[in-house]
Amino acid sequence: MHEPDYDIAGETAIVTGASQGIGKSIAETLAASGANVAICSRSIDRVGPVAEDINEAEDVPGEALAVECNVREREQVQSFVDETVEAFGDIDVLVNNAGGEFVANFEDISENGWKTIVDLNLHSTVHCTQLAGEVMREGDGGSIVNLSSVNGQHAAPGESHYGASKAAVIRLTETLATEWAGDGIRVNCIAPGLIQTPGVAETLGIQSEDMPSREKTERRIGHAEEIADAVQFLVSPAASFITGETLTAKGVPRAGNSMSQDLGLE
Ligand SMILES: CCCCCCCCC/C=C/C(=O)SCCNC(=O)CCNC(=O)[C@H](O)C(C)(C)COP(=O)(O)OP(=O)(O)OC[C@H]1O[C@@H](n2cnc3c(N)ncnc32)[C@H](O)[C@@H]1OP(=O)(O)O
Ligand SMILES: NC(=O)C1=CN([C@@H]2O[C@H](COP(=O)(O)OP(=O)(O)OC[C@H]3O[C@@H](n4cnc5c(N)ncnc54)[C@H](OP(=O)(O)O)[C@@H]3O)[C@@H](O)[C@H]2O)C=CC1
Repeated sequence: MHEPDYDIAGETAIVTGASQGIGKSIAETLAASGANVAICSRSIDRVGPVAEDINEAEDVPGEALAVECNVREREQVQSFVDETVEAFGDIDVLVNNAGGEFVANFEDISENGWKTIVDLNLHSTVHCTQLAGEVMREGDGGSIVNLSSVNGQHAAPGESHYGASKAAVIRLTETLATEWAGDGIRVNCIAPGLIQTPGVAETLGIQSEDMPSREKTERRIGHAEEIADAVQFLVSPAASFITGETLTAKGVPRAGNSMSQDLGLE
């Protein structure tokens, strides 16, 4: 009988922006599945403890390496990739998770403000994908997952810079999936709806204690683990025939931008 193969034990995964929120949960999930994870954030004081917790957990087979790396800086990304290969020998999985935004109307976004968000969400993904992708293409191929957003799929007020950058990530995903299929590299994207993270708590003031459980099926804010589980599936052999796709994870089969609808913005 056929059984789905979710096994990624022994693989090496890079996860960017893993000091908190969705990236931290992805790192913990992949490590629990047996992958060695190389994780980064702009501060070793923030990302270091995440790696320590993974390495100290007795029931987590994967190892973790923490590196201070601002993914907006290409040279720092190159060092991060080099340190990963030195520590673990290869790169099989890349999760471009680091990203962020501020909410502002288009007319209130300065040139630097626009560039900051496009740099953070799009150009950082380009840096990591080109530099880690080089290792993957010279090796045995692998799997890349990019974090987009429902704001990259559907418009919302105050999200012009973020939405444009996250929409570009979707098209980059689709294009690379065609270009790198011959190298044995699958490239997919996840578009989350509203997920409870420290970044969202800061932006919207939603606190963790307000969180409904995963079992609840009616409309609710999502858990970081629900995105991590989707990443684990996409990078596993069970998803071997899936590439160039954007998996929307928003908890409700509703057309349009679930996030801005729930926030009462449209
Ligand atoms: C769906 C419906 C909606 C509701 C949507 C609700 C959100 C839910 C979806 C969540 C998506 C997420 O990604 S949640 C994750 C959120 N987490 C993060 O964003 C964490 C990472 N964030 C950051 O590092 C910062 O917030 C970020 C601004 C992006 C980068 O910081 P930096 O220190 O590099 O940049 P700064 O120097 O502070 O600012 C750079 C420029 O941006 C401008 N800038 C900064 N904040 C600004 C602001 N609020 N309004 C205008 N302009 C701003 C500054 O004035 C600067 O321009 P000048 O003055 O011209 O120089
Ligand atoms: N939460 C949500 O509702 C949604 C989130 N997303 C996307 O999911 C991803 C994760 O979001 P979320 O977990 O909420 O975000 P958080 O703000 O909670 O966490 C962001 C993480 O990225 C790191 N980071 C930020 N900037 C950089 C940088 N320049 N270089 C390296 N690391 C960086 C932060 O670490 P540090 O500060 O230590 O550098 C932190 O670990 C983002 O791409 C976001 O756009 C998409 C849709 C919805």
